[in-house]
Amino acid sequence: MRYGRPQVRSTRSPLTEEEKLNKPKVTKAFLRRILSYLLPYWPRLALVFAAIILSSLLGLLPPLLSGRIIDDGLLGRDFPLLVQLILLSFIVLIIANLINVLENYLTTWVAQHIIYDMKNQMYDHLQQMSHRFFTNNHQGDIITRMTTDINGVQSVIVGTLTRLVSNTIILVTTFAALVQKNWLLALISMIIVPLFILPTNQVGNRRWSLTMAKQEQTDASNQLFNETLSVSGQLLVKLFTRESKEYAKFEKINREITRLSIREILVGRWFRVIFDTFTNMGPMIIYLAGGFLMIKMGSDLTVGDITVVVALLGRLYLPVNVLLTIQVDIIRSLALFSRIFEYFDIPVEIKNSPQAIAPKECAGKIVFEQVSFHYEGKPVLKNINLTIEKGKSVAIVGPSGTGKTTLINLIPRLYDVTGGRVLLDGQDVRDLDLNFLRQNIGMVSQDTYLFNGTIRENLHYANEHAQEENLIRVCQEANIYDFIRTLPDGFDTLVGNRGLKLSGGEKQRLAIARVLLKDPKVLIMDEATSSLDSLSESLIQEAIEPILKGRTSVIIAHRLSTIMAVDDIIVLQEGEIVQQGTHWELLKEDGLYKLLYETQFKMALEDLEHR
Ligand SMILES: Nc1ncnc2c1ncn2[C@@H]1O[C@H](COP(=O)(O)OP(=O)(O)OP(=O)(O)O)[C@@H](O)[C@H]1O
Repeated sequence: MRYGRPQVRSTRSPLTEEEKLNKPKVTKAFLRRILSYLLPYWPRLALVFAAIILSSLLGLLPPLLSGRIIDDGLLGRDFPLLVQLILLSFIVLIIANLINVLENYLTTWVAQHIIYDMKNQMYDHLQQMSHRFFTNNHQGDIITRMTTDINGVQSVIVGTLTRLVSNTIILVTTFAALVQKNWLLALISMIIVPLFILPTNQVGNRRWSLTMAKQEQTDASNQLFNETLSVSGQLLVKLFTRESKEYAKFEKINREITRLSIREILVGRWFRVIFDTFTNMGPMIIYLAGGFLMIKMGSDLTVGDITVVVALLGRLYLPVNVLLTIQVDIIRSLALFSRIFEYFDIPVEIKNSPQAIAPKECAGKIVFEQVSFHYEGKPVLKNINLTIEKGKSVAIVGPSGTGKTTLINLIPRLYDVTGGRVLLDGQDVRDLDLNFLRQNIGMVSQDTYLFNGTIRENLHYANEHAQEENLIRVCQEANIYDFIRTLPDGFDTLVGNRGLKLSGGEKQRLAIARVLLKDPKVLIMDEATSSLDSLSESLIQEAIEPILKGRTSVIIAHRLSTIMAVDDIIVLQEGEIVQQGTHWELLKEDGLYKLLYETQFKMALEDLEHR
């Protein structure tokens, strides 16, 4: 899906081939589901329909009164009656307009409340989506569903639904009034209606193709904004001095959008000329036919009757035009609901089992029992057997892409195993309450994520009730407090977009402080590979020690000091554990560990020593 595409389009644009092919299947269940969103607001909706009917009926009165104004007031030379009739028309008009205001308020209120309900439901549903869902879907698509699609419901309720009802009522009541006045003139009034059908479709087609072309250009400009106006994008632009090239690219797209917008707005101007001419000709035809009946055929039609028919004509052509094209809007509205429901129907992959257990305490013993895992058929982990006793620490090492991150992601159930079991204190993690599980696990990822807020707010994310002294303690343990103290705003310093105002090392230490504040029984850490200056390196090293104390830790290790500090090391190769033991034990073996030590860890250590 393209970003930002308007979901409910103008009445005049017909359906595209793609839309025709993907028309939603309108089943009873589907309609009932849409209705279920309207139902809570039925008293207000009933009031809306009553208001529409009333204002349509009141709208008929002034044209009908115009007959009496002419026949009885003007031609009958009865001035008091003339004043009365005009006053009555005036009052009717005011009431009809006041009812319109009320109707508008009510429909907007109902539409916005349905949007409110749907957005809450969608956000709640998205929160339950798995890690896989967020890695597989475009962030832009998810946001489009949350915003553009759901906001489109406003036009469905305020536009399509009320337009359909009001125009049908106006058409039926006006035509009934016309027939009641004179059936022959009523039929003649309808003669020019077929003339609207063809041009309406053609103009619609033309406008639609222009809208599509413009949308493509708008998407391109959005893409350009996303890429070049983001922090990392702008950095790239600056460092490669691409400013003038990017400007030229944007200027070209912008020019095209301007050209297409002008054409889109002006398309159909000739049709409008013809439409206006014919609708203006309508009264002339009625005068001619009415005059013929009155003068030549001796009909008892009065001048007032003919004036009424002419006045009613104005109320006839507009609803005809709207109803001719409303089918397109209806299909689009249904498609909009169908797209929203599609998202609601994505099953929740990782959820609490009905008999989920939430033990009182968590000791922190972790066991992998014949665990295997594959991503959409691609095997990543094979027959992993591993026991980590409570309070012990394990480092996972291995070449890039061997499944280290995948392995640790199975513990907090970011993914579920495809074979075997992961146990926490003897319970399959799939049988544990998700909140219990994740509350007892702390994770420090390689790519530290901080919200664009203050240091304090980012720390409070782990424990919103943490007192100042606790913040200070964890920051001291994580070796970041001395830095925070040097900042003029201290804990209230803003960290910037994704924490970019902090250095890589500072961000990592803040992330460690955050996890210490959570104080989990199990700690999982993906050590950053990025090289840091020796001071940062040793500060982080010191920060890791308190983390290991008193909790079970699983660390994807890239530093020799971490490897030396843990109780056990696991060497992973192509998804299998190929070696296990302490640093000194593994060095004695002639295996992958020795190779990794020689090529990575030792070099990193020497590099550090030379700095
Ligand atoms: N969401 C995903 N969908 C499909 N394949 C994936 C996904 N995530 C990772 N993989 C693949 O699974 C394999 C293992 O990836 P994983 O991230 O677990 O490796 P790693 O050992 O942590 O690597 P590194 O040390 O480079 O971070 C890789 O081949 C990777 O391309």
